[in-house]
Amino acid sequence: MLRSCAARPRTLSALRAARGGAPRPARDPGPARRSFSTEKVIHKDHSLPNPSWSKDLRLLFDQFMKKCEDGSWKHLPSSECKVPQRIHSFKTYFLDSKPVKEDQLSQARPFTRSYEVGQGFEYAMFYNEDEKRTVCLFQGGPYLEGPPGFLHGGALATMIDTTLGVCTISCMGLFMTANLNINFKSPIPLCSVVVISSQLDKVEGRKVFVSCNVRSVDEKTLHSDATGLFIKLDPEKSLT
Ligand SMILES: CCCCCC/C=C\CCCCCCCC(=O)SCCNC(=O)CCNC(=O)[C@H](O)C(C)(C)COP(=O)(O)OP(=O)(O)OC[C@H]1O[C@@H](n2cnc3c(N)ncnc32)[C@H](O)[C@@H]1OP(=O)(O)O
Repeated sequence: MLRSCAARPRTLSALRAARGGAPRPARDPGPARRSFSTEKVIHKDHSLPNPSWSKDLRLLFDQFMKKCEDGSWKHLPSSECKVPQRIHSFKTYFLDSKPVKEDQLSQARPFTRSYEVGQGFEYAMFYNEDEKRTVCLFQGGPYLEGPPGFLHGGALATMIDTTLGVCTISCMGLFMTANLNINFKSPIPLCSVVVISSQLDKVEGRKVFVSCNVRSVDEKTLHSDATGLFIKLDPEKSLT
């Protein structure tokens, strides 16, 4: 059963504190040991079916969940994990970075999860580790309109960036988009479902080259193709 995470302890430290135990003291493990936070966050998974999902999206989701049964594919949960937690994790890695002021954090949230259910980005992602591929099943809601009746190109760019980013991060760790090239070949009707299929093509030092295509559910229409360059973040360099 899905439960809202509001008013519930979100991290192991918060759980300890709620039970009367002392929170674990923060300490710097040193540059070689710093990593993305491993604290378990309790949150709602937005990448599971909801009433706004069309029949196409549900069918595709079920097909991919079936592919997960033998372990070759993994469903990637998508949390409403608030940015403070993400920034905290980011800061653990980049101790000098000050991306936003503390008092602005309470309003921050992941861009693709910032719309009401069904109005914006509805999607689920699946990852195949052996093939270094990530697939995103995406339904763009009515608030993402560009040309009348069609999806905004920037909304598609967002989902392409996110899919390529997840593909890179799943395979390789902390990266940022340095370059994104998108060919828009055929407009996407608003509220329809598309499949974004991405793959890791090449790794050169800190540079990771990824690519994807965006197709209709019946695979007959190629809506877009894109390439991306992601750069592994260097903990010795400040981001700001
Ligand atoms: C991202 C972490 C999120 C954590 C949370 C995870 C949760 C969910 C995942 C969701 C996925 C979301 C994905 C969304 C990703 C984004 O939108 S990121 C935001 C947009 N991107 C940025 O703001 C990046 C801004 N740029 C930078 O910060 C820096 O330029 C950089 C970090 C990309 C690289 O800087 P630096 O580390 O100093 O590297 P350099 O020394 O400059 O370059 C290294 C090599 O790369 C080559 N290079 C760099 N940029 C480019 C480019 N634009 N085009 C081509 N090549 C580039 C550069 O030449 C160097 O090459 P050589 O080593 O000399 O061969």
